Amino acid sequence: MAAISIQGLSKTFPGGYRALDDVCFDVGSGEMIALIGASGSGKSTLIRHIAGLVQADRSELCCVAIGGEPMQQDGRLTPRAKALRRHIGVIFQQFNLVSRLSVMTNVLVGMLGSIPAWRGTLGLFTRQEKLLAMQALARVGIEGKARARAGTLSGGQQQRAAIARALIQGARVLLADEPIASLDPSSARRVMETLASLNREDGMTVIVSLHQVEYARMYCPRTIALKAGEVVFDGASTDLTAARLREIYGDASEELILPGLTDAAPAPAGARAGAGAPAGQAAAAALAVPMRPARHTLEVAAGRT
Ligand SMILES: Nc1ncnc2c1ncn2[C@@H]1O[C@H](COP(=O)(O)OP(=O)(O)OP(=O)(O)O)[C@@H](O)[C@H]1O
Repeated sequence: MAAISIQGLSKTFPGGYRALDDVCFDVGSGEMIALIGASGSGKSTLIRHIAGLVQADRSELCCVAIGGEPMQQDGRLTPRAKALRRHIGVIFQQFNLVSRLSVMTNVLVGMLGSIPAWRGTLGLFTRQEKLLAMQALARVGIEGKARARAGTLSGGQQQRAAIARALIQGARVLLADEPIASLDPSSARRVMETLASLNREDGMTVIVSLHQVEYARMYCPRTIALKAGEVVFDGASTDLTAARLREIYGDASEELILPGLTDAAPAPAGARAGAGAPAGQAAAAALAVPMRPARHTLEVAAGRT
């Protein structure tokens, strides 16, 4: 059964702008997919629909289902939407942490949907819950920052704290909306490695929207490309060469390619379904990415499924 199934999804904003146009695709459980597209192509809008944060245009053909259960249908959220959202972690470009609170507290916020409201309001978390938060922080490699104020962390560390919050929520699907757009290359790689490791080792289904196709080729076996709200490519990331991108986007393809990309397309190295080592190493070399095995084991999500 598909982890995510999207049929006939269109979105027209007030004023008549059609941001998504009859989008259809399925995402298998445990896939890691890149969402690529020039600015304004509809990536964020699509992610927000999958997360159940926005309602699609009314149409009998429209359905967004999570794990086989409709989240929205005919342009309306279903009664199951709230429960289904608990399985979906959403990570945004701007980390969405509360700067003045500790990293630990920010991560524990991920539990608010599963504990009594009064405890959440008073910030009363059990020892076990705090232990899970520490495990989640260890999983993303920043357990040493648990007591620091979130605002003092680097951008990449804040992004990893946001991933830890999604982990503690018990999410089995991770939607990351341009999670590396504000980061320097080294922090970007660490965040992508973290996402790939959760996908590879824990079977987390991941959709990550990206501005640069090299990261898609490096970490995601499959890429879906959008142009003006339409799916214009859905296939192996390695097939999305610079030439193919130019064919699809014309001059706008330049914003999707790091300078110096050649068409000797490397295979994705980081993720579950595409561990082609030699080609992956070529990609790593192209991006100056240090190839190293993931160090952590996921205790948190495993204990909460
Ligand atoms: N609330 C809204 N009201 C009206 N138009 C909107 C709204 N949200 C998005 N749009 C428009 O829909 C289109 C798609 O926007 P979206 O943010 O999904 O693109 P994107 O691919 O994520 O772009 P970027 O890479 O620049 O973040 C854009 O033209 C945008 O201006």
